[in-house]
Amino acid sequence: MKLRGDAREIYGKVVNYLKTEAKVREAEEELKKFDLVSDREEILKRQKVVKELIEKAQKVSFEDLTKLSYFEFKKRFFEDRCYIAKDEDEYEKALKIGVCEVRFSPAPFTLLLNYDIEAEPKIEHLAPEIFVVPLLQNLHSLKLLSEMEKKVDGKEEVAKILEEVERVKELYERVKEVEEMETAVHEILVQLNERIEERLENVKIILSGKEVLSLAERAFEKIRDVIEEEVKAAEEKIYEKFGIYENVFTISYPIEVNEEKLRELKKKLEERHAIDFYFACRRIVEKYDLKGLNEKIKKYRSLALYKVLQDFAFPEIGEGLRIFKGKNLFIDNPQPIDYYLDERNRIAILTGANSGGKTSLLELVCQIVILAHMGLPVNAERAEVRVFDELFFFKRKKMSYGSGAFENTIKSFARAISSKGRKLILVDEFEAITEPGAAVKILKKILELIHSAGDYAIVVSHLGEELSKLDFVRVDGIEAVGLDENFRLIVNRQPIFGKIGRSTPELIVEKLRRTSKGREKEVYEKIAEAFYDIRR
Ligand SMILES: Nc1ncnc2c1ncn2[C@@H]1O[C@H](COP(=O)(O)OP(=O)(O)OP(=O)(O)O)[C@@H](O)[C@H]1O
Repeated sequence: MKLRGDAREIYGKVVNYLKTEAKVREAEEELKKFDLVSDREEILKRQKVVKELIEKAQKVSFEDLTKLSYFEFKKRFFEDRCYIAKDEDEYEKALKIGVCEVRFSPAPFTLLLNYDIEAEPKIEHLAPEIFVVPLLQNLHSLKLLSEMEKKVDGKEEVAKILEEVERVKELYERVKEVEEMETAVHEILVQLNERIEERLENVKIILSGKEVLSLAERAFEKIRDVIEEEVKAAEEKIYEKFGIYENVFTISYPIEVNEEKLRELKKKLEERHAIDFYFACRRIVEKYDLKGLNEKIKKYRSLALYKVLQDFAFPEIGEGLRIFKGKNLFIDNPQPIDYYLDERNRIAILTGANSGGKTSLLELVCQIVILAHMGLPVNAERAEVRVFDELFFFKRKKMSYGSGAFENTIKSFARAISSKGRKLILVDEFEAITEPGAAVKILKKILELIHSAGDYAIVVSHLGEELSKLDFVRVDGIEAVGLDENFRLIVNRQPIFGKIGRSTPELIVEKLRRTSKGREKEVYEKIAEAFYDIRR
């Protein structure tokens, strides 16, 4: 279906509404799948798919969908390993992957990778951690994804991955700890020196005269005891954390870290844990497609769009255009509206009170026809939509009185009427752009042409009286039902079919009549008589 005139703007607003309500950016991409079509079979096919997706969406909450966050599989360089290439070609390929050192012969690295890689070097083999670590860092999302897959698709693929990933968690924790070993040891060092300082403040040395001679030696002995005790305690802490006992602190004051020892220690631990972790990760990567997890996340996050649509109704694709309890998407808490056009009533003139909701009704029809042609459910309790090839919407232009605007509008009409295909033409107050006398004449002709082309149209006009003389036209009215206790208009936004809507001026006169006195009241009464059906 082609969009003409202001229908394109309404389309943009409908898409925007759905995007905003869905709250996730994936909805925008998902919506791109639903271009407008004028093929009944295609619409029905899409409806079937969308119905299934809505059923899936109903099984999960908005909150859970938005909490699903993507895994960040980011490339990084691993200093601890080296890939040994067997020839130039492999060398180039491995170098291009760019995650570790590449050589032709072994060198002192923790991990030497050349064995059992028969095929080309792959990032999954050189650094499988790149795919496993992000899952460990975002276990919450992996758990949520696993639950969602079970709930929505009854599958347990992610559950198996989760199980394996949880199994390597401890190994990962150890690797991480070793990576941060320097910081941890230096933190312990700070505490250690603080404690010693504290304890030495309280060391009291009582000396006899003789003992003064051996003062330095005695004092040092006492201090040494304190230092040794504290260093031992600190080394025990390191053992608890890293499972290795080494003298990494100097017995002096203040105490320092023996950096060389620490490096050795770290290397020893790295070798112990990094290799275990590398192989554990490789086993997982070989068994499962971890990169595909983000695709799954995207799929589930897109369900947010279908959650928005779950309160909409799938229109029947039939012959007429019928809306039952349609709710305008652009109005908060709208009054639901019923409206219809069919083969016997293809053209309707919508009349009635100012600010009664005429433009909003045209918009509502536009929204529903657009959504139906996207293959989506519509914003009504029930609806029937016929297939159109073109949708025209001519909004009333502000400040458009003038020959230029008139010429342009007439040209758009001519284009609309003369184009081929099934059309729905929605026009908002055409007469606003020219003199009322001329407007009636032109509008009558246009309506005749629309009628003889077999097209559908809704035209908002204050010229209902005149236009009702055309026998193929139905005139509907939105009525102000009266005044409330503060003399404000009460409008029933539901049009009454086949009845001209009372316009606002008579209600204003009614208001003035009721609120005035004496001679003035008499004047208003006389004016009120001019309206044929005024209520008293
Ligand atoms: N179904 C509805 N439920 C609640 N509010 C509505 C509904 N339809 C319209 N309104 C509100 O009424 C106001 C006027 O609506 P609208 O502009 O459609 O009236 P109109 O008849 O086209 O007015 P005018 O004659 O001035 O062009 C808007 O602010 C709109 O939000």
